[in-house]
Amino acid sequence: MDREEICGIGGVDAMPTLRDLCGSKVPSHVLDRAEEAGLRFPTQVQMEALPVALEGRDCILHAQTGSGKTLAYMLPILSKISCQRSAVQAIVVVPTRELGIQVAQVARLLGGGVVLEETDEIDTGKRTSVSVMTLLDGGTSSRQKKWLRAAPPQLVIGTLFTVCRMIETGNLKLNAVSTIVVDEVDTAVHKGTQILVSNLLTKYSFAEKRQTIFASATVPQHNRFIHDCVQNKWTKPKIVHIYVRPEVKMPSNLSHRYVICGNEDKLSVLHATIMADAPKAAFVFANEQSEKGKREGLVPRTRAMLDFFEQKKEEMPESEASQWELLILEECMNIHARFANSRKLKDSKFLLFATDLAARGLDVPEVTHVYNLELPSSTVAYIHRAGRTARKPLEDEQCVVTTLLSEREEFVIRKLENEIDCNFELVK
Ligand SMILES: Nc1ncnc2c1ncn2[C@@H]1O[C@H](COP(=O)(O)OP(=O)(O)OP(=O)(O)O)[C@@H](O)[C@H]1O
Repeated sequence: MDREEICGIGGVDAMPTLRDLCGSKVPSHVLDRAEEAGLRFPTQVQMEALPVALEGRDCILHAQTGSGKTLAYMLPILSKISCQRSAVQAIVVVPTRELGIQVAQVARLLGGGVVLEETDEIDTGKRTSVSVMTLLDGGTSSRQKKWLRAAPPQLVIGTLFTVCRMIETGNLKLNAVSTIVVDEVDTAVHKGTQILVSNLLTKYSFAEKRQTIFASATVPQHNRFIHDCVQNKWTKPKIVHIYVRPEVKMPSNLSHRYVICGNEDKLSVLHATIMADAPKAAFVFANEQSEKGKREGLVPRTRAMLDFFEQKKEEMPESEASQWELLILEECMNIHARFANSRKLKDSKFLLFATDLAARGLDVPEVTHVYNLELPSSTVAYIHRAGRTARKPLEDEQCVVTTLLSEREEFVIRKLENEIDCNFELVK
């Protein structure tokens, strides 16, 4: 197994632009659109990944949250797609429907094509630039199956389960696929879904005949993971690990706080803290519901928070209550409700109650505050939750992560301080 590890490179004299890095490999109209969207100079991970990925090399994009990994894999995809060819040429796999919608919007922005939602009419006569289809959890419409047969899109963005099902049923053909990306790859390769990843990468298609790109801010035991990729034939042996060491584990404009309270007081303490902060937009996390809790029919913590805040909202004067949009994202939600909620994320002052997986990778630049109703299950989970805020263009605005915990859990804060190299402030 031969691999290079490219770590953070030193300063460069003249900062190259994305156009310099992509040269003639990426269609000029794609780069024009990127510049129109303010994406002119590459981030660190793009600077290191683009030269490698544009050569068609298999690679792992391992860089912190908010560092621009989506663009780092989308530009190489768009460099190879032929708009004249009516065949699926690239697939991006994501862990959640919301992240899928977000990635599809980036593809639409850069590719200038059409992103046909499940409800759009299929008009094969109007093929412009890159056409993108989203195949997301919760079912695929007959329209999508008809579209896949009548005029296959060039790019499919979907959740692992739905993409594999469409392949198994013969609706999605991979014969023309030259690139497969697995975004947030660490969420895909755990025991529950590893077989689907293996099917996608070794049964339905073959590493030697495509480019494979993995992306995530956290690739636990990444040396072991790279070994497994090659052993499992998910990638070619010459996989390049683009590892951009976090200059600062956490953005300097992000502060970390914690509040000690009893479990029975958590919802009221959380509410009081958020009302005092009055954030414009905030994510409020709770841990995934345990199997025991599901069996006992307990209300998921995200739902309990929403119900509590809705009740408090009813007690507010109308003028104040109208300021708060209360949203929820959880895997078991009705698909249309999730879709409606995720659309609102761009519109107003909101509190989004979510679990780790539901919010993984979501890029909602307005978010200034993150709250943890309870300690995240791991440092990785903490990093991803904190990564929902202090993102571009908020790099100069003070953002805050607040965690609620009991007195006996305070030692975990000391552990977090060491692992992510930052100080936590106790809020009395
Ligand atoms: N070259 C660039 N210049 C300016 N902004 C950029 C650039 N590339 C990406 N961005 C912006 O940075 C934000 C984060 O990008 P993106 O979501 O791709 O990060 P990420 O590394 O995938 O984060 P996560 O690990 O949370 O998924 C987005 O709003 C995106 O528009």
